[in-house]
Amino acid sequence: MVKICCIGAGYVGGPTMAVIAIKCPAIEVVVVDISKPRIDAWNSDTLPIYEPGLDDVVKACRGKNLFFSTDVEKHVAEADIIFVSVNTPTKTRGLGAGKAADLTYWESAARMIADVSKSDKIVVEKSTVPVKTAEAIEKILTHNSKGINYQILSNPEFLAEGTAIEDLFKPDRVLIGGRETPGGQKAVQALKEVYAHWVPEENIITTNLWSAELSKLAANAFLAQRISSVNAMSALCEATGANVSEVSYAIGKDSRIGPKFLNASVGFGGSCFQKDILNLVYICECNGLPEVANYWKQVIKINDYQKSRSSTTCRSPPSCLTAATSSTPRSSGRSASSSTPSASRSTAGSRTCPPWPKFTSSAGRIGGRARSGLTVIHSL
Ligand SMILES: NC(=O)c1ccc[n+]([C@@H]2O[C@H](COP(=O)([O-])OP(=O)(O)OC[C@H]3O[C@@H](n4cnc5c(N)ncnc54)[C@H](O)[C@@H]3O)[C@@H](O)[C@H]2O)c1
Ligand SMILES: O=c1ccn([C@@H]2O[C@H](COP(=O)(O)OP(=O)(O)O[C@H]3O[C@H](CO)[C@@H](O)[C@H](O)[C@H]3O)[C@@H](O)[C@H]2O)c(=O)[nH]1
Repeated sequence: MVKICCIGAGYVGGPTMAVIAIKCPAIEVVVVDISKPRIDAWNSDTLPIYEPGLDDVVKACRGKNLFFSTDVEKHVAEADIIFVSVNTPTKTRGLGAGKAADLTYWESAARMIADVSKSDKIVVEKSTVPVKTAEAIEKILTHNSKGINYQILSNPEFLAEGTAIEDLFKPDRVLIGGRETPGGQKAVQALKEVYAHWVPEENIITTNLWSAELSKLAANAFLAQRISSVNAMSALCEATGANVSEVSYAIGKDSRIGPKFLNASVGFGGSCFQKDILNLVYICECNGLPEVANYWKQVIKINDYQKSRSSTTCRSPPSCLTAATSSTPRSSGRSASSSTPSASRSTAGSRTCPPWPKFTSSAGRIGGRARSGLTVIHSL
């Protein structure tokens, strides 16, 4: 039996592993975390995060081929494939503070893997990391490898909060990057076989390591750029009498542009866009590409501009803020006891800030989107 261990029982690790477990009954999946309360919650009736469909998936396979444990070292030692899905927030101190990704958690996980492993491992980067992270991780793992062969893969996650299970069941694509060596390609194939249990082969993209790592940051940057573009346009709409919803609809009908991610809003929130673009900007700067760095920085600048406009154009800020502060994506998504997406949706609908364009979510992903949008107000 293939054994998978995932380090990090968070928003990505928990749901992703639950879906692998339900789709691959012959694989044993253990999700480990240093946080006992988090693991206790995964083992309880009240999961640490709320996502539509997640409870049913966990209940169907927990105790059969899906386990949650704090015995990190034991399960890492026993695993064939180790996913690392730890948090990679923006650095607050040291070189690159305020921009670069903080890889402390990742490095500590890698050191632990190197310490406890006694057999060959495939180590999968599930966390969002800067391009070339695999090179640094490889050095940590092989520093004193005791003859163990490590293959590092990049397999970034594209799920959005609010639609995690739907996104995992039917991903637009699964991306797997590996070394272009026979060992690297064998590892890519092994991970591909896991996803092939439910993802059509044409939707599993394999690339080199660096392309996979960079594609995750690029995807978020492109998505956020669309939002900043439409938000910038909303300012011009207000100045000219055009209606931003009508403009979005009209341009989204162009099949080359497409209708998604064109909703003007109070600025994007969520846990990833800002940190991932900052990270991208930092990487560009480090690679001597200031023009490219400035280009992506502008996406954040427009977002800040939109956030500041939203606080000044609201005629009745207190009522907007009162409604919004009842829900944030982290708390409503991450705790089953917090408000549900539908509760957040009705809160979003109750905003009364003309002439500010009312946020309207695109069909099918309304929960996550509406809820995430509210955080921006909350954080003002
Ligand atoms: N949240 C999302 O919607 C989303 C989507 C795609 C990608 N990502 C990326 O996935 C990664 C994880 O995000 P998340 O939202 O799941 O984070 P999270 O904060 O919800 O979970 C991370 C978990 O890792 C655990 N952890 C940290 N260091 C550990 C260690 N050494 N050993 C064991 N456990 C450890 C923490 O205790 C925590 O429970 C990040 O890089 C993020 O950018 C997030
Ligand atoms: O037309 C739109 C669509 C979204 N948003 C806002 O954009 C933010 C992000 O929304 P969404 O993408 O739905 O949620 P996230 O959970 O932040 O997911 C993003 O970030 C994840 C973490 O990297 C990626 O995995 C996902 O693919 C990516 O969509 C929210 O504040 C939304 O309100 C808008 O303002 N207008």
